[in-house]
Amino acid sequence: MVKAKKWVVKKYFDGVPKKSDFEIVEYELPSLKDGEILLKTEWISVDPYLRAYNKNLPIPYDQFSFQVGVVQETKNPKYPVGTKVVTHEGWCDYVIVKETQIEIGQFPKGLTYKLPDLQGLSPSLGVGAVGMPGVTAYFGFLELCQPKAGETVVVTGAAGAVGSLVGQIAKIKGCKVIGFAGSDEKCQWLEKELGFDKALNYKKVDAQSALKAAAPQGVDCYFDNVGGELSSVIIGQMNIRGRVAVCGSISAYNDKQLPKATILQPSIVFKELRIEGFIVWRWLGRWSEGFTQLVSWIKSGQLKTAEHTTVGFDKLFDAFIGMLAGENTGKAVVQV
Ligand SMILES: NC(=O)C1=CN([C@@H]2O[C@H](COP(=O)(O)OP(=O)(O)OC[C@H]3O[C@@H](n4cnc5c(N)ncnc54)[C@H](OP(=O)(O)O)[C@@H]3O)[C@@H](O)[C@H]2O)C=CC1
Ligand SMILES: CCCCCCC/C=C/C=O
Repeated sequence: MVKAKKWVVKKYFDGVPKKSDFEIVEYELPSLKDGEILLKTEWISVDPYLRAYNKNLPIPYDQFSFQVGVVQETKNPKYPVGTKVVTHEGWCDYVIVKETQIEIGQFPKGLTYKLPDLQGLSPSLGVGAVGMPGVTAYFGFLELCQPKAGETVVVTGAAGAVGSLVGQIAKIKGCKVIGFAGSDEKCQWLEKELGFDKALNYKKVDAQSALKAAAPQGVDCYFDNVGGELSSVIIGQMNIRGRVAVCGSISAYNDKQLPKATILQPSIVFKELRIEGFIVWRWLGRWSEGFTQLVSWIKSGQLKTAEHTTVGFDKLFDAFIGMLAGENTGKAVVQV
């Protein structure tokens, strides 16, 4: 019998999540049935959607998220012992799963697939740049923004998992890239290491005038990770037929009431903007295509990845709260 541990959400979050909203539960796993595999978790992801989807599920619920595990025991010949596997089973140290595909449109439970061929890169990328955040950047940006060489792209949450990839993909496509992030160190990293043309600390600058100075010719594409007034300012400086990919609104995830921001309709109408929200599982059938391209860009040095690693299963909550507070540069991951 294997003893397993999991984090269970027992109370809905009220503002910033509290450790007392969770409980660590220990339990014994049953024997494997045909088709099943036992995974030992190696890497667990902490992401903003864990906060955003909190009220969508009945409590108590097992904290969902992506993880990379290794097969310890198997009753599925497709998954021999030692195979690395990505699942959406969440904050648990051992888990029994079957290979499954979610149905698009449902809340994602039960997604299990073999870790893509990372050509020697760290398996942790399976929950980051070659995982859900990677394909969010890849498909969300390329499909919805349709960037063209020479265009000006703005990305918020620019030093995070998704934003840092979006900005670099925009550079690969020949665009001018401006990022907004929450510290001077992050901005320096974006400009000096990742090749952003300009990075602005949204906590310090006047966004309206700083963006005007950085993009006097206006903005063609905006990848929106944060929402709120910053997004209204950026959308207000877009060019005719600009494209906005609305990926998230982390600036408001912990707010008890949705904040007010400047209305967008005048810009949308007079600039004929296209603004589209998305959830990355829209492209689930094409994730492997995205993974192949992302690995190739990383291996060729065109795409740099950074990780903010916390060590220890017991530290999952701290890693989660730290990510929401902006402690991470690149992808926030937990090594179990
Ligand atoms: N639509 C989809 O399918 C998906 C959407 N998402 C969304 O993409 C966005 C980025 O996710 P991800 O890259 O995983 O996370 P990040 O790695 O970017 O981590 C979250 C970051 O958000 C920033 N942040 C926190 N509070 C605020 C605030 N009040 N205003 C502005 N920024 C803030 C912090 O950086 P800083 O120091 O810069 O403040 C923090 O590091 C989120 O909105 C998420 O919900 C992610 C995956 C899929
Ligand atoms: C197949 C599982 C996909 C999880 C998608 C997470 C989407 C995040 C949305 C907002 O943050």
